[in-house]
Amino acid sequence: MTTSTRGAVKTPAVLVLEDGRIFRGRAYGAVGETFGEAVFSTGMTGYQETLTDPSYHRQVVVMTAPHVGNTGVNDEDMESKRIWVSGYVVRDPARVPSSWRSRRTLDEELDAQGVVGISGIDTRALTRHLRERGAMRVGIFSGGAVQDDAALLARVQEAPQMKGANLSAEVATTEPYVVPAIGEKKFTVAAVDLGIKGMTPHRMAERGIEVHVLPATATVEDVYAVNPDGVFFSNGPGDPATADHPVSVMQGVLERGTPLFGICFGNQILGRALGFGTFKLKYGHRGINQPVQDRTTGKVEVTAHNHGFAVDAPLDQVSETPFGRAEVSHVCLNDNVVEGLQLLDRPAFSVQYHPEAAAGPHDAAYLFDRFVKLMEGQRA
Ligand SMILES: NC(=O)CC[C@H](N)C(=O)O
Repeated sequence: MTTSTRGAVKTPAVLVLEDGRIFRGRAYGAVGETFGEAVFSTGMTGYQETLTDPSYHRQVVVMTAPHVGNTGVNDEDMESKRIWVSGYVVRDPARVPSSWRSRRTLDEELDAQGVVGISGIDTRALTRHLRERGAMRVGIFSGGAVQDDAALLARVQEAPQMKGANLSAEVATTEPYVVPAIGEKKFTVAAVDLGIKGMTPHRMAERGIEVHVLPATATVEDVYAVNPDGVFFSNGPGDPATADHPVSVMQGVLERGTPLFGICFGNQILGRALGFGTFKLKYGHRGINQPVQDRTTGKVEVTAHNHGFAVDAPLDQVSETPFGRAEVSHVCLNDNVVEGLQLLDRPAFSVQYHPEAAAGPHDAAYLFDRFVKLMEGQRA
């Protein structure tokens, strides 16, 4: 086949980090150039869900698992309608996928969606570099995009930063839509889409919730127009410090005391709505085996993460906020980062990680049940 732009076999490619470190490999997926924030994910499975998670918009994902693409690409595991990562970095891509569900190779899929990648580089060395120096901007160049290294570095250094990026509107739905309850309908939830993953409304639908997914620009009036029993704020890309609009909508929901649940970006927005700050982590949490403790029960769960920012809230004291008392409900056992918040005087809570578990372990599924319980309490 000579018609594809796919660089699979021999086209050289170069990865340039903003601090001048350079890795040389081969093109993977589309040939061309791309820029983004270099981040690493430690998940050994679930690459299809990672690629299609809108929270990865503008990020170049480095896979620490050395062998990627083994199970090809299927038509069932997409978390949204397209791949969102801006670039993809792998050590040793599988050339022959093997799964009864596989429809095409990962290489073909990346090419078809115009996602520039690189393979054949030492992803372990790259990950150690990012862990020591922190997440930073990166460019991948192949084919006609390759120039001398100094010129490429200058272009990487001109690319936009993740800090200060306001990206939800670039990935969220522009039109509201409804995900019907599976079985008997028990509740209606308004879900503000800041970059929602497909599995999230599905997990709610499985519990008898009819989910009205609303654009990121939805107002408090839009939220209450669906007459919700509960309100949900989704995951999403970008810097939570820029999310002023969803913060003010959430404050409107907290004022009314409607049951509220947030995931990831939604947790950061709850943090801000309560008056806490957010900050950028050095290299973030991305993977599917992160240990988190639920401090309300003492139980430890193994969880899926994808976040580069975190909430700055005191771990060991109850905080007084404009919406009553709040506390840190969950904490990451690797580094003590805030992984969840709960209000003590209102029915509202959130987690920084991914209980929808796509991909990842299902330990945190109880959080959707907690949301249902809050809505039941509200009706009683
Ligand atoms: N998955 C998410 O919602 C990520 C939230 C935010 N963009 C972060 O990087 O921390």
